[in-house]
Parts: sequence; C-alpha cells; structure tokens
Amino acid sequence: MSRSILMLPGDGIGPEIVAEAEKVLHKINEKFGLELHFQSALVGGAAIDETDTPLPDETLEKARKADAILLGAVGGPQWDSRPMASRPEKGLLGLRSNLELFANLRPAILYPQLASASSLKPEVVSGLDIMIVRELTGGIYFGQPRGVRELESGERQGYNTYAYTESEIRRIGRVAFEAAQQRSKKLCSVDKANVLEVTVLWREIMEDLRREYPDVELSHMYVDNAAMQLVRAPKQFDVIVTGNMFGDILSDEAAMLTGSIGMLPSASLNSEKQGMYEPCHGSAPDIAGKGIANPLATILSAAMMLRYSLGEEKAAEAIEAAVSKVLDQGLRTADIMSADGRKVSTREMGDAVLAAL
Ligand SMILES: NC(=O)c1ccc[n+]([C@@H]2O[C@H](COP(=O)([O-])OP(=O)(O)OC[C@H]3O[C@@H](n4cnc5c(N)ncnc54)[C@H](O)[C@@H]3O)[C@@H](O)[C@H]2O)c1
Ligand SMILES: CC(C)[C@H](C(=O)O)[C@@H](O)C(=O)O
Ligand SMILES: [Mg+2]
Repeated sequence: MSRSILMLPGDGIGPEIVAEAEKVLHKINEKFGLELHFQSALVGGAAIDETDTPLPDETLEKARKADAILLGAVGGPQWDSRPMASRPEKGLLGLRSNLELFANLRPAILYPQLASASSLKPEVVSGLDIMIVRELTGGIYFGQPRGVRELESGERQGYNTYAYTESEIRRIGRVAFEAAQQRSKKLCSVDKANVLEVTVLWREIMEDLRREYPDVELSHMYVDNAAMQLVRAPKQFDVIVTGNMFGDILSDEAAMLTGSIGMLPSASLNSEKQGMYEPCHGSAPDIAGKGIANPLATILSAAMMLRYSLGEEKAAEAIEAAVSKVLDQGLRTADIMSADGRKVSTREMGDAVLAAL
C-alpha cells in the first residue's frame, strides 16, 4: 500500500537533522518494501522568506493529503521581531490546529549508554521510561481572547485565555488512559487545580474517566510539584497527562533527564491517527549550520511515524535498535559527548544509523 510522507525541514538545524532522518526512511522503505513516497514543503521562517507567510496554503494542502509529516523545527532570531501572527512558530501551530493534532506523545527514555550524559545521577535516571501526553490544540496557546490592549489608564496590558472544554479534556484523557493501559497502568494528571478553574474542570473530567479505565491507577499532581518531582525522583512516573503549556515545559525538563534535548522525539496525532512527527527541541540557532546537531530525536521521530501512523512496528523497532547500536559503538554528537565516546557530526551520526540498519 503506497503512503505519502511530507517532509518539512523548516529552519535552523531543521534541514540538517531532517536530511539524516530522510536517509534513514529511504533505507527503511527499501528494506521493508513499504512504498513510501516523499514530498517536501516550506514552513516557518523558510516559508516566510519565500512566500511571506509561515504556513503557505500549498503546504497546508500537502499536509492534509499526507499520511504522515516529518518536521524539523521552526523559528530563529531573524524572524523574532515580526508580529505574533506571522512568526515562524505560527506555521507549526497552524499545522497542529488545522489538522487537529490534539494528542502529543513525548516519550522520555534514557538509553542506558547515555546514563552519564544526564545531569542527574545515574541511579536516579537509569531505566527511565516516561510518556508525556500533552494536549496540543487547546489551552492557553489557542484560547480567545488574546492580545495586547490599551487600558483606560493608558497603560498596555498583555493577556491570554486559558480555557479547555470538557470534550477537549476528555479526548486527551482517553489517549492518556489508553497509553497507560498499554504500559504500567499508572497515570499522573498534572494541573494547577489549587489556583486555576480550568484545571479544576480538567481534574474532574480525569476523575470521571477513571471509571471507564478501572485497571489504571490515576493520581493528580500540581505542576510546580511535578516539575520538582521530575528531577527528584523521575522514575515514580510512567504516563503523565497535562495541558498544552505545562506539557511544553515538562517535556523539555524530561528531555534533559535523558541526557539531551537532542534525544527526545514526538508524535502529534489526530483522531484518525494521521500524525506530524518532530523532535521536541527547536531550531537551535546557536549551532545551526555547524553540522554538530544531534539528529537522533528526528530519526526516533521517524520511528514513531512508522509505529503510530503507518502501522509498521517492525520497521520502527529496526530504527530504534539501530540507534541503540550506534550508541553502543560509542558514537556521540557534541551534546551527548562523554569521556569514552567518539565525537561525530550530524551527518556521521546519520550514516552510522544507516550502517547499523
Ligand atoms: N518544534 C519546534 O519547531 C520548536 C521547538 C522549540 C523551539 N522552537 C524555536 O526554536 C528557536 C530556538 O529556541 P530555543 O533556543 O529556546 O530552544 P532550542 O531547543 O532550539 O535550543 C535550546 C538549546 O538546546 C540545544 N539543542 C537543541 N536541539 C539540539 C540538537 N538536536 N542537538 C544538539 N543541541 C540541541 C541548542 O543548541 C540550545 O543550546 C526559537 O525560535 C523557538 O521558537 C521551535
Ligand atoms: C515552537 C513552539 C511553538 C513549540 C511549542 O511551544 O509547542 C515548541 O516549544 C514545542 O515544544 O514543540
Ligand atoms: Mg517546547
């Protein structure tokens, strides 16, 4: 069965890391006879420079038709002074909302080979395997009204709205309960229900869902405590479910537990399991063009694509095993470099994964 994959390299290190993941996907395509067809399009700053908009209609059209999308990253200082509505990040947010990619899965797994790259002690992080389920198309990122207004006093006020409907909470809750059922049957819902009404409702709906999933042990935690617990004793968590902004922050924190943000992949899915796959990190303008970015989060995102949108579990496992093998060989990009490692470039890391396949 032929499937179409849309590649969106984006900005900064985006094109460098997507090139490596694309090589890996081509190889997998051949090896497993998958009939994947590749297209590419512009998004973010790259699209602004060519078309003056971060999400051209043509890109959105291609994205709607694709079975899955692989995105590098968007954004960079050269576009930071643009008005909010036309910044590169709006390209990414527009894809998420137009395709209704409400379920963002961000697995933080510590490869045993990288225990020393984590900023936490090996005994605190060894064996770490957490799944953060982040709501991606609602909450304060999309709530209305929003903007900067002038008050009667003449002073300006910036404001956003943090809102969730019951149905938005319920659908992400189901994804998280089902993920927990597939794993250790432990789910922690993270909120700020001691202060914010929107998360009082969040907690109520999660409690309500508990009755549909009696085999899952549900707990609740305030987000400030969760941020602390993640560095104190991260292995107490299995699946975490949370809203858009808390999930953004906690997933970067969880990334560091695994040694580097360059290791954390993600899947953003809609209810038809159509998905956009991207590393959790950004366009890393500080290292762009130097050929030193870690491409593994993007390569692992390609593995998630095979698993969640294309139903090719064996091909996904082959990529994950190849990544593990290159780490066994001691190959390290700068961000995960250790005393006994061999430092490699972005391209060398991609080539090593290919060879391991
Ligand atoms: N999904 C996305 O497209 C996405 C995500 C986050 C940030 N951004 C955008 O990226 C730009 C930079 O944001 P930022 O600096 O806050 O976050 P960032 O994730 O781009 O970088 C944070 C730090 O991590 C390092 N880093 C990130 N990815 C790496 C990799 N693969 N290998 C090695 N090191 C890596 C960077 O060099 C930097 O020091 C901003 O414009 C932001 O809006 C985009
Ligand atoms: C670039 C930005 C819009 C994005 C977000 O905040 O969701 C990023 O930080 C992420 O984690 O994917
Ligand atoms: Mg983020």
